[in-house]
Amino acid sequence: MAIVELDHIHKRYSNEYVLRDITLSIRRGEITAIVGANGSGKSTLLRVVAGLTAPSGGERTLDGQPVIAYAPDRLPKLRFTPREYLRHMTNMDRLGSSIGPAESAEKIEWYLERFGMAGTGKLQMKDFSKGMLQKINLIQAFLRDPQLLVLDEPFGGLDEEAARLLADWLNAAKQRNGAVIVASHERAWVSEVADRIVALGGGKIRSDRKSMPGTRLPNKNKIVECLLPAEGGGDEEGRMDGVVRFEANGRRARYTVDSAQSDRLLRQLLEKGASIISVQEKGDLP
Ligand SMILES: Nc1ncnc2c1ncn2[C@@H]1O[C@H](COP(=O)(O)OP(=O)(O)OP(=O)(O)O)[C@@H](O)[C@H]1O
Repeated sequence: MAIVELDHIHKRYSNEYVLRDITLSIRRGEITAIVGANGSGKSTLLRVVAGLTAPSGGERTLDGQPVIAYAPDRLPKLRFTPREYLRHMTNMDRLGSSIGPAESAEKIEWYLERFGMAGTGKLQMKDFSKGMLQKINLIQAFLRDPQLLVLDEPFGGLDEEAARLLADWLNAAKQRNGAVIVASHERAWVSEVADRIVALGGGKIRSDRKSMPGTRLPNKNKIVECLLPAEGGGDEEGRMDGVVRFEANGRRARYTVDSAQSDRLLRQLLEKGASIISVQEKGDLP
C-alpha cells in the first residue's frame, strides 16, 4: 500500500489554482521525481505530501503514522552553527523518539563528516555558501530516519561528489523500503535516481511514467573505523595502499579506502594490533 495517497487534490491561493485535481500515490521502496517548469506547482505539491500545506479540496491519506522528513528548497541563513542548528532539530524530534542525546550527537557528526562539513567549527550558517547550507538542510532531514523523505530541489548547489553521495543515500533509503519524493530541475540526477517521473504543468499532472534509474556506478569507497594501538602516525597512515583519506582523533581513526583495496587495509590494521569498529560502504546510511 502507498504511504501517502492524494485523491483529487486542489490547492488555491486567493482565486488562483496552484494544484488542480491531483491524484497520486507515493509508494514505499520507490523514488518519485516531480518535474516541471518554474511555477508549475512542484513545491506546493511536496508541501501537501509532507502535510505542511492543507489542500483546499480533495483528500490526503497516510498509511499509519510514518515519520516524515521535509527539506525545503533552501534553508534560511540562520545565526547558528550547523551543530547548534542540527542539535536543536534533533532535540525537538527526540520528544517523540527513544534515541538519547549522545546517540543523536554521534549521528550528527556522522553526517557532517560524510558531507565534509565536520571542520566548519564556529562558522554560522548565515555565512555559508549555497552548497554548504544545502548539506545541512539534507542532514536535518536524513537525521530523522524517515519512512517518507520529501526533498525540494535536493541537488541544488551540491558539487559532484556531494550529489553522488546524496544519490547513494536516496537509494539506501529506498532499499530500506522508505518512500522518497523529490522535486528537481536536475535532469541528469533525476534520471539517475528516479523510479518514476511525474511531470506537472499548470498545477496538473501532465504525465506519470516509470523510469529506469542507475547507470552510474555507486560510490566505490569504503569507510573503515578503528582503534589504533597507539596515537599518531598520520602521514604514514594516509599513504597506505588505496587510502584516499585518513582522519584521527586520539587513537580513533577513520580511513576512506578504495573498495578494491579494503581487505588489504583491514589485514594490515589487524596485523599492527588495531581493533576494527566498523566497515561501511561510503553511500550507506548509519
Ligand atoms: N503561499 C503562497 N501564496 C500565494 N501563492 C503561492 C504561494 N505558494 C506558491 N504560490 C504560487 O503557486 C505557484 C506554484 O508555485 P510552486 O512554488 O509550487 O512552483 P514550483 O513548480 O515549485 O516552482 P519552481 O520550479 O520555480 O520552484 C506559483 O505561481 C506561486 O506564485
